Amino acid sequence: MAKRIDVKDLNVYYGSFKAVEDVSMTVEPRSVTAFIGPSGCGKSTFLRTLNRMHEVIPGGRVEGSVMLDDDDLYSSKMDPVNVRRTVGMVFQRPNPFPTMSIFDNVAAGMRLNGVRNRKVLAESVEKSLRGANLWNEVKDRLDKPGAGLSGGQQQRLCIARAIAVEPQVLLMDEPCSALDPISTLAIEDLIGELKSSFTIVIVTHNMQQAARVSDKTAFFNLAATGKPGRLIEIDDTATIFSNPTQKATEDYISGRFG
Ligand SMILES: Nc1ncnc2c1ncn2[C@@H]1O[C@H](COP(=O)(O)OP(=O)(O)OP(=O)(O)O)[C@@H](O)[C@H]1O
Repeated sequence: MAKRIDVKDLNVYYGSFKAVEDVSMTVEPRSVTAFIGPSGCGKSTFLRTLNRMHEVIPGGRVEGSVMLDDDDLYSSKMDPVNVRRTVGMVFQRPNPFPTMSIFDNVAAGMRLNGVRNRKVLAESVEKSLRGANLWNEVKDRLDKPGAGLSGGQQQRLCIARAIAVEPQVLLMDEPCSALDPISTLAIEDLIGELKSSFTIVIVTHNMQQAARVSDKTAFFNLAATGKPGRLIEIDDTATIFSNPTQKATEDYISGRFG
């Protein structure tokens, strides 16, 4: 199920502003890749190109290619809605549908896909909530609003909602930045479990988190404000944190800038 992502020569624009320049990288299936780098270097922008969310922004466009196994995400034959079904996303702030119950939050994507059978929905909701390590905490109140959960529970609900439609890739944009340390650890453990089924890419400002959860780390940087962000290097996480090739990476991870 999990797919390989192959990015080649990608430039990303907001109107005439080139925000990210010339990125090529491969993300292996069933692995976790972390994007790190100083604010404004284009981590989130680049992440959003991996499921065509970038083009939802007015003026947003890309040059280059993003392949998901053998499928070119930006080919004219590709339906962006399908792309976003295949490549799910979890955002910085937990964003459950506020008026929906816990059950309906998780079932929403499946219902959009046309699943109506109550038993099928119930089984998938349970499986997804179990997958997100939330089932035991919510199984007795599935009909209560998702907005009534704690922040960490809401984020796990959003992860359950994302995995319920069985994506092949899961993109996470700073999924723990609004969470306390205990909830953060719960999400990090969960990421470790999810990678047996999904290809995971996570943007994080927290270098310890990158070191804890990821197999590969990609360091992005920008030469100056207003210049495009670039991928400086991507390697095994242990290598990036102990023996990076580039001086800029070493300076960043040792806290000399950023
Ligand atoms: N909607 C937008 N319209 C125009 N420019 C944008 C938009 N979103 C981001 N940018 C610009 O694109 C560049 C990259 O921003 P992006 O948010 O991707 O960086 P980032 O590395 O994720 O930053 P941070 O770590 O602060 O979240 C920045 O110069 C930013 O101002």
